[in-house]
Amino acid sequence: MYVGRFVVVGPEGGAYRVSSRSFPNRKISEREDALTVGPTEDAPETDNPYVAYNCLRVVETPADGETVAFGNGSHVDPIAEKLELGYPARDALAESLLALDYEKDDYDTPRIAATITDDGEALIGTVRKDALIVEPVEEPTLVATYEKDSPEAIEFAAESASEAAREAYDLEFEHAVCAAGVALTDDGFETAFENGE
Ligand SMILES: NC(=O)c1ncn([C@@H]2O[C@H](COP(=O)(O)O)[C@@H](O)[C@H]2O)c1NC=O
Repeated sequence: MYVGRFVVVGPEGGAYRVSSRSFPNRKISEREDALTVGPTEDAPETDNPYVAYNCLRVVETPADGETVAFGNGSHVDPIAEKLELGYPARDALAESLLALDYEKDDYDTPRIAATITDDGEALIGTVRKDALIVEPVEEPTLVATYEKDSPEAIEFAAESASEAAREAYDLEFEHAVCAAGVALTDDGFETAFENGE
C-alpha cells in the first residue's frame, strides 16, 4: 500500500518517513537543531515547493524545557517557532497547520505533524481539505498523507532514535525514501536519520 509521507508518535518518541513515487531522489541531512529533507546530488531539478523542508526540530521552550516537532513540510518551522515562544503545543500545531493548510498540488496533499514535550505529552495533527485534527496520543499512533489520513494506533517498538528511524523506514508501506527518528532520553531528545544507504 502507498500512504505517502507519515508520522508515528508516542509519549517516548517517534519518527517521520518520506515515501515518494514522484521525488525519490531525496535524503535527510542534519543542520544545527534541525533535520532537513532535500535532494540528493543526482536529483533532477524541480520547482515543486513541497519537497525540501525542515522535517524535525528540537526547540527550547521559555519554561526551560525541550519540545520536538516533526512533519512533512514547511509548517514544521512555524510550529517550532511558536513552541519557542511558549505557545501550548496544541495551539502551535493547530495554528500552523491551519495557516498553511493542505498543499495546493494535484493531490491536495495533507500536512501532517507531531510534537512531544520532554514530560512526555505527545500530540498528532493533520490538516486535510476536509478537516483539521489535533489530538493527544498515549500510544504509538500513525497519520499519513494518503489512505491512512486519520490518526490510528500502530505497533512501534523502537527504543532509540536510530531504531525509530530504521523501523519507520522498514514499515511495509511502498516507496520508502528516508526517515527521521526521535527518542526522549534522560538527557533530552536524541535524533537520528536513515537514508537507506
Ligand atoms: N513532504 C514531502 O516530502 C512531499 N513529497 C511530495 N509531496 C507532494 O506530494 C505530491 C505527490 O508526491 P508522491 O507522488 O511522491 O506521493 C508531490 O507532487 C508533492 O506536491 C510532498 N508533500 C507533502 O507530503
